[in-house]
Amino acid sequence: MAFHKKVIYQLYPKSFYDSDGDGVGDLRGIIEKIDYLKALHIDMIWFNPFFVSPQYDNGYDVADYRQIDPRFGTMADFEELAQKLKAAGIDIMLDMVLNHTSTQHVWFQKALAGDKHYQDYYYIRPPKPDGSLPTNWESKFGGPAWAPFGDTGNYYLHLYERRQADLDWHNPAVRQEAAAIINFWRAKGVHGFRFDVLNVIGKANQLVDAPPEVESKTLYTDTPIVQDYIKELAANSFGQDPNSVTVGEMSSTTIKNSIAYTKPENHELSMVFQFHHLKTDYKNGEKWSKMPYDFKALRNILHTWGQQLDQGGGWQALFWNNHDQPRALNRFGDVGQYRVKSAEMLAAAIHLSRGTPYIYMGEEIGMTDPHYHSMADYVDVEAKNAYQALLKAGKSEQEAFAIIVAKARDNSRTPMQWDDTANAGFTTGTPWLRPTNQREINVKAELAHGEIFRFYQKLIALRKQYQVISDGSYVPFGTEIDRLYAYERVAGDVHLLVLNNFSDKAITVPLPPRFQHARVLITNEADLTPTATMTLPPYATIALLQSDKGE
Ligand SMILES: O=P(O)(O)OC[C@H]1O[C@H](O[C@H]2O[C@H](CO)[C@@H](O)[C@H](O)[C@H]2O)[C@H](O)[C@@H](O)[C@@H]1O
Repeated sequence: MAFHKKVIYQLYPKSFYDSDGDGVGDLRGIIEKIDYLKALHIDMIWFNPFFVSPQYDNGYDVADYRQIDPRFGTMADFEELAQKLKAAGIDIMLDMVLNHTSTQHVWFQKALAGDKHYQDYYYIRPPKPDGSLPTNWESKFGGPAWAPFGDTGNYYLHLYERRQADLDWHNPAVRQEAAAIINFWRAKGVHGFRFDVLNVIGKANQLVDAPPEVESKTLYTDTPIVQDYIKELAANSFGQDPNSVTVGEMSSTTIKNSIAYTKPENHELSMVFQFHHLKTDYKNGEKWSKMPYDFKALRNILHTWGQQLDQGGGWQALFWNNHDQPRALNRFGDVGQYRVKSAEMLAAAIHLSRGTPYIYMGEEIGMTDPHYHSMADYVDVEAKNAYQALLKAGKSEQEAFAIIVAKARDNSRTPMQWDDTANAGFTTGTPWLRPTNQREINVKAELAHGEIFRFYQKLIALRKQYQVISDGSYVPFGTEIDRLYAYERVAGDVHLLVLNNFSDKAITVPLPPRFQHARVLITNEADLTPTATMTLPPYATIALLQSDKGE
């Protein structure tokens, strides 16, 4: 599969580069930075949504899927960007938010005005006979999942923010609209599509209460009909393009379902995003909590998914960061003495693994969470709701704030740090979200004398060069050694052993004879070479290549 050799860069347009000084990143800003993106040798860019939106959820509340939001530019800007990226050898992946629309979308507005055709696009339900909400479901952003549908006395379903109304995919007209939107962008030369929370589109027609002790999400996540909808969507849109690359964001999914969504013979998706490894610092499974991550749980998830997707013929996206997650360096690495080493180790740990690696903007220069000191610095609706909920649950302001600092989505949404000036070279105006540590971490310094960017360049090149990286099997290694995340990749007679030290202490690793004289493919420690018993310095990574034919 061609996409096995690709590396995808995730770009959050609002925070990448502001060309007009309004404090918000834009498409012309991205055009100005194409040389930077080209230098990294990435194959495709996933853009977070830049469609017309009231921005209550930063663009995940789409009001018009076929227009560029004027905050970001015009369709002419998009076309110029697409053409210039193509010339640079970079494809585009667009973010399709098709589980819900903004309540400002014309479909919802027509539904509100009484148009029956469009009312059937959404889940609009009467209250229960006792006057309570149609079901007891919780919104993922806090509070009930139902809001009053105008003054009709009915309610509409919103699994996310109140102004994100869930579409009813049972309705064939909704599914046709979805395919038509994708085809609109395909006609503009787009080959890549990321589908937001795709595995929750299969809600039942009859919505019922979740029984006590059962989370409502289990009623609508990964239902069997999701696969039918994806197959149909593929057949009517992206599946007609042999060069398409698609990824489904799968909320709380399973390995079994992920294999089904991505097995080539099922004609559904190229790959899935799953999030289990990013929940290993959730206390009792609760996001809005604070806890150091559980290394054993993390390693177990990485191994189980790596090995079982391999055995089942499935494919996954490999990532540590995205626009919803705090920066991985703050969670799994070290933001002090070992920032550079741990950034490189985390990169190697996923780029040499089985799946398609994603780089979230700023990761390639080792960006970390901002240092904010007050709730006034945070803008995300989820963080604001969570802060209030934490106070309501009895946390002190200090405790609640510490949790927001650790978990807020704003952590990864701060502007790209281009230089060490007041606004990090992102804007000449007032940035919509404040950068804080651009003096220490910025592109200019990184390109001048850093090593993380170059390390990423090398990893990207290796994936293209070595089939054992793009297509080899995945076998866990060294699970008895604490803080070691290691795996072997095998393709024919070529073996690759990847060792990663997830700690600030040295660890020793006995090497199997096969690797004791192997070639060092990449490492972040200049003098590290294989020996019968290897000592891995703090946050070291090393990949050893051995071929029976002596490669
Ligand atoms: O944590 P999970 O239940 O496994 O879900 C994964 C992510 O889903 C949501 O993210 C996406 O949809 C949201 C609504 O459109 C949007 O706000 C977000 O930016 C999208 O990426 C959820 O908001 C994330 O927190 C989860 O990580």
